[in-house]
Amino acid sequence: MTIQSAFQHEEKRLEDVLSHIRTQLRAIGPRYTGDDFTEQMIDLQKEQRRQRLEVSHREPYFGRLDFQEGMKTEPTPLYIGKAGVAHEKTNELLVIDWRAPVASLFYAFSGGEDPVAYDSPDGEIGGTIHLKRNLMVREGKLDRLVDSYVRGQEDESVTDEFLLYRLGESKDNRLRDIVSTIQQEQDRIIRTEKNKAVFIQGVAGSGKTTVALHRLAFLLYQYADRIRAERMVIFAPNRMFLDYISGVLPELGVGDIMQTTYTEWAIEQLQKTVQIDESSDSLAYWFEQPRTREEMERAPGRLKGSMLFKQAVDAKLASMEATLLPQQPFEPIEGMVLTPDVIKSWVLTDESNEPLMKRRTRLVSRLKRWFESEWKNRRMTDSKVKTKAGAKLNAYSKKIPSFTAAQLYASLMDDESVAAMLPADVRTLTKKRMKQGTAAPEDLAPLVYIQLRLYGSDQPTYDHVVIDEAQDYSPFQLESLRLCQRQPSMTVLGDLQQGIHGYAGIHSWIELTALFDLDDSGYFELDRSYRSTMEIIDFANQVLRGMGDNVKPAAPVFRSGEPVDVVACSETERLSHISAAVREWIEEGSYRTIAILGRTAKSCEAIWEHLQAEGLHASLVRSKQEAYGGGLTVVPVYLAKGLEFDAVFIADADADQYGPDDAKLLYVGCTRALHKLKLLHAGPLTTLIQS
Ligand SMILES: Nc1ncnc2c1ncn2[C@@H]1O[C@H](COP(=O)(O)OP(=O)(O)OP(=O)(O)O)[C@@H](O)[C@H]1O
Repeated sequence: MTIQSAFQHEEKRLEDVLSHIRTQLRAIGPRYTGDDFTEQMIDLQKEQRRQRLEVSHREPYFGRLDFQEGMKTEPTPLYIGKAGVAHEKTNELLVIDWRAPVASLFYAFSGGEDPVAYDSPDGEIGGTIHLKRNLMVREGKLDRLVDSYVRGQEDESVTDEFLLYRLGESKDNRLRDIVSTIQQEQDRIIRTEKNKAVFIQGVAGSGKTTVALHRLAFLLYQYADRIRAERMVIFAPNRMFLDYISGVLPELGVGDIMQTTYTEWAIEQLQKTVQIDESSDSLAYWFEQPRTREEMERAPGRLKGSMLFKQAVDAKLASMEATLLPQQPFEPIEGMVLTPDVIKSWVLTDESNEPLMKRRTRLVSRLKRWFESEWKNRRMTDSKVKTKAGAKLNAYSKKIPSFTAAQLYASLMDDESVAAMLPADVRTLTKKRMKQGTAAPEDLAPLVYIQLRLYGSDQPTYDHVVIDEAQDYSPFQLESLRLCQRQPSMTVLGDLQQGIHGYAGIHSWIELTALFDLDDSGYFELDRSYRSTMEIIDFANQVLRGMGDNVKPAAPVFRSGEPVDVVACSETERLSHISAAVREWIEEGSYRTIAILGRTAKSCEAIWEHLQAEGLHASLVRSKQEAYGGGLTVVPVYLAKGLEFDAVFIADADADQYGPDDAKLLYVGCTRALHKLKLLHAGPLTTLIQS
C-alpha cells in the first residue's frame, strides 16, 4: 500500500469512528436541571461521559498496531487513544484506551519479527506485530501518518521520526501529555504495580515529571475498584511548578488529585498551629551569595532531616510513652484504690500503634468510668465526697503527660543525643521558634512526624503519593509521608545531578530507598533526555563533568539544532546585549517561550527593569510565585528547576557567579532549553565551561 492510499484509508476509518462518537454524543441528551439527587448523580456521570467523548471527537486515537494473536490467521488493527470508545450497538472496541494491557505492546515494541506478548487479566497473550503506525489527528482531521514499522520491510527497527517531530515543536506555558510517544523505558515505569515505592533517577529532561503523571492516570485505570483520585497526592517544589504541570492530568481525563508542596501540606497537618518563620528564608540564604560545600554539609536541614535525628525523636516519643503509665496508685476516696498494675493492663491491651495522645484521652476516660462504677457499686451518695474525689481525679489525670507537637519538639532540643548532633545556637533558635509558633522548613518533617505519632490524622490515608524533585527531600520528610499510607504506594522521582538544595536534600538515593524493604520498592534510571537538542545536551554534559568523575551524562535523542552560543561582552554592555538578543529572538518568531536566567533574584530584577525600559514585556519570577505565564520570563536560575523554555539566555556565566561548586546550578540552567541556548559573560568565563 502506498502512503497516499494508506492516508485515504485512515481518513475513511477516522470519519467512521467520528460518526460513531457523534451518535453517542447525541444519545446522551440534554442536561438534567431538576432537584432530584439520584437524577443529578446520573447527570454528572453523563456529563463526564460527554466530556470524554468530546475529547475523543477531537483526537480519537494516535496509533495503530496490527497484532496477530496466537493461532489467528490474520492480524487485527488496534487503534489506541487517550480513552476507549466502543461501538454503541455491538460493543466492539473502536478505540483502545492507552492504559489497557494490550496497548502496552504499542509502547514496548522495538521492531523485529520475533513473537511478542502482553499480560492480560486472563494470562499472557502472545502473537506477532505486523504494523506500527503513528497517526496525528487534530480537531478531527488526519494531519500526519508515519509508519514506524512494517513487517517484511528490510528496515525492521522502529524509527523515531514521529517522536522527533513531536520534540521539535515549540512549547507553551504548560507541560503536556505524551501518550502518543511514550518510550519503552518510560512505559515500564508507568505500568509498575501499585504497591511499591518506585524511585526514579532520571537525567534532566528524561520525562520524570511527565511519566509520574501518566503513572497516576494508569493506576486509576488499572485499579479503578481500589483507589480513588481524591486519595492521591502530588508533592511539587512550589506553586508555580504545580501551575505548570496542571494541564497534564485533565488532558488524560483525570481530575481531583490533590496537588501541594511539602510546606503547605505540613502546615495543614499541624492544623496551622505553626507558620514558617519568614526570617528563615533558605532560598535567599543559600542562593543570593556564594556558599561552600562544607556549609551545606553542616546545614541544620541535613542534620534535622537525617534518620539519626529521627532516632532521637523516636527515643523521645518512647520515653514519653513510658511516662503515660502512672507509677502511683489512684485513690480518690480512702480504700477505693486503683493500682498502677491494673492501669498498665488497660493501656497495654489498647492498640499499641494508636497515637499516644489518643491513648492518653482513652485512659483518662477510663479512669473516670472506673470511678463512676466504683461509686455506684459502693452505693455512695455524699455529693461533697464526690466533688473532692472529682478534684483528685483531675489532679491525677493531669500528671499523665500531655504535649503538643511543638512542646515535645522544643523539649527534645535539651536531650543529650540532640545536643551532640546540633550546635547550641541552632537548638536555642529552634526552641525560640517553637514558643513563637513558627518553624524553619527543616523543622516541619519532625514536627509532622511527632504530630502524627501523638494525635494521628483525621484525614484518610493516601492510596498513592507522588514526590517530584525528590532529591530535595530528606529521609525524615519521606518518613512523615509514609505514616500517611497503609502500605507503600509511591512514585518518587528526581535527579541527584540537579540537587541544588543539598543543604536539605539527599546526596545519594540510598538515603531514601533504605527506608523500604526491597520487596516493597523498585528503582529505575532514565538516561535519555527528550527535552533538548543534541547540541544543548552535549554542552550541559560538559558542565556536568564539573561535578566530578561520578556523573551520568544524558543521552540525547538524535535531534540536531543550533550550536550553543557563549558570548563575551563588557560589564556596561551586559544589559543592552541581553535586550538586543532577546528582541532578535522575538522578531525571529520561532520561540513561544523565552527565559532569561540570572544567578540571583537581585540580578534578575535589574534585567527585568532594563527590559521594561526597553519596551520588552517580560514577567519576573519571584520565590513565592503562584503561576507561570509563558512568553518572555526573567527567572533566577534556582527557581527555574522543573520548567522548560524554547530558548534560554543565561545572563551571567561569569567565573564569579558560577564557582567550581555551582556545577549543579549551571547544569539546571542549561538543561531548561529545548531548542536554543545562549550564555553571556562579562568577566572571565566560569571554569565549568571549557571555552
Ligand atoms: N516520550 C516522550 N515523548 C515526547 N516528549 C517527551 C517524552 N518524554 C519526555 N518528553 C518531553 O521532554 C520534556 C521533559 O519532560 P519532563 O519535564 O517530564 O522531564 P524531567 O525529567 O522531569 O525534567 P527535569 O528533571 O529537567 O525537570 C517535556 O517537554 C516532555 O514533554
